[in-house]
Amino acid sequence: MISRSPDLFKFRGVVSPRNLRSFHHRHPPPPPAPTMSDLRPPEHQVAGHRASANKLGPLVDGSGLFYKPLQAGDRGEQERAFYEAFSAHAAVPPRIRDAFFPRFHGTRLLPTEARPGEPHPHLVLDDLLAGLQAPSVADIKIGAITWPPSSPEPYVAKCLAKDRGTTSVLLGFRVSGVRVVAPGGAVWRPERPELKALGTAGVRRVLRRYVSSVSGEVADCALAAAVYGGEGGVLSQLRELKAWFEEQTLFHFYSASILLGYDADAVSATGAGGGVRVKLVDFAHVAEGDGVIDHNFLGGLCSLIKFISDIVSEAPETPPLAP
Ligand SMILES: O=P(O)(O)O[C@@H]1[C@@H](OP(=O)(O)O)[C@H](OP(=O)(O)O)[C@H](O)[C@H](OP(=O)(O)O)[C@H]1OP(=O)(O)O
Ligand SMILES: Nc1ncnc2c1ncn2[C@@H]1O[C@H](COP(=O)(O)OP(=O)(O)O)[C@@H](O)[C@H]1O
Repeated sequence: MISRSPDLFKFRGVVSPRNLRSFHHRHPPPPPAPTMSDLRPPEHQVAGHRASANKLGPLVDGSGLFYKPLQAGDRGEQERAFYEAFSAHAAVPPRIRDAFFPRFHGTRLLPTEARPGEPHPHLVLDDLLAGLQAPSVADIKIGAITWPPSSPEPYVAKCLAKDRGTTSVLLGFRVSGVRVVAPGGAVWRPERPELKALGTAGVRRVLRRYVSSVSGEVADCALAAAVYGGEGGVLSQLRELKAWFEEQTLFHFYSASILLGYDADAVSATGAGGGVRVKLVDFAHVAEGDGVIDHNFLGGLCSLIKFISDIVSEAPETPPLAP
């Protein structure tokens, strides 16, 4: 039997009335449901399942919310159960919840193009890229293995093949999606097969290109100091997240991603990286931690930190300002 049921997250004695009151205080009811004409696939989505005429996928309506359809099988319920447990869990430091996770506003039935006349339940989350004028985004799937140990064999085999075929097994992470906006607005967005084929050198190249101000093949790393380094930059946020993962034994985040986001226009114009976002997404395969640290996620996180800190050490210290 698969143990990935929503019961997994009925943690013993953690949801007290006080927690729930604080949960509801932090999670006021969302505004009225959007209609089909308000909803569209997010322009800056870089990985995962995409909404189309015959497939469910995330939607946005410009209100600062991100609607992720509950996925088929037990996966959608599993992700909902994670958000519910995590949002009210007394042992999760509020700073970690607020800094690194999208806020969860419950679920909502929404009309979709893929299933006309059949509203589908969606998780209502904060849109993590809201407010960025020119978002440069990277989705980095963390962990050498991406399947919870309780998964059925065919699923393990499918994931293992992907983990071995990409850099997951070797590096403890893989780049699942990326878009980089150059000054002037040109967007570099490699296709999925190109990303899947990356080896170690390719991953390093993509992580350098993510903080480069040129649109050609050359990576100048001009924005590395502002985006990756410095106070509030990616590295300092990843290190704060790592400190929590060194302690937390509540959850094991299989197949979750770190989503990086920054405003390419703002960073190029000011040379400062204020507002760089480091968030976790995709919790359809989270398992209970059972008092054991999430060494799979932690290992991948350490590896990513090393890649990024190497780029910062090699990069120019002060980024050139846009003319
Ligand atoms: O559906 P597929 O085969 O495209 O695989 C999805 C992956 O796409 P890709 O490896 O790029 O082809 C997809 O990968 P990305 O997020 O796009 O890297 C996810 O791994 C997804 O799993 P889940 O959303 O975590 O449950 C994967 O879904 P499942 O394989 O778990 O259904
Ligand atoms: N809360 C969010 N805000 C903004 N973008 C998001 C959010 N969650 C996910 N995304 C975008 O959607 C993509 C897929 O999300 P994910 O949860 O991984 O879906 P899937 O389960 O289909 O893989 C991410 O790579 C990111 O671009």
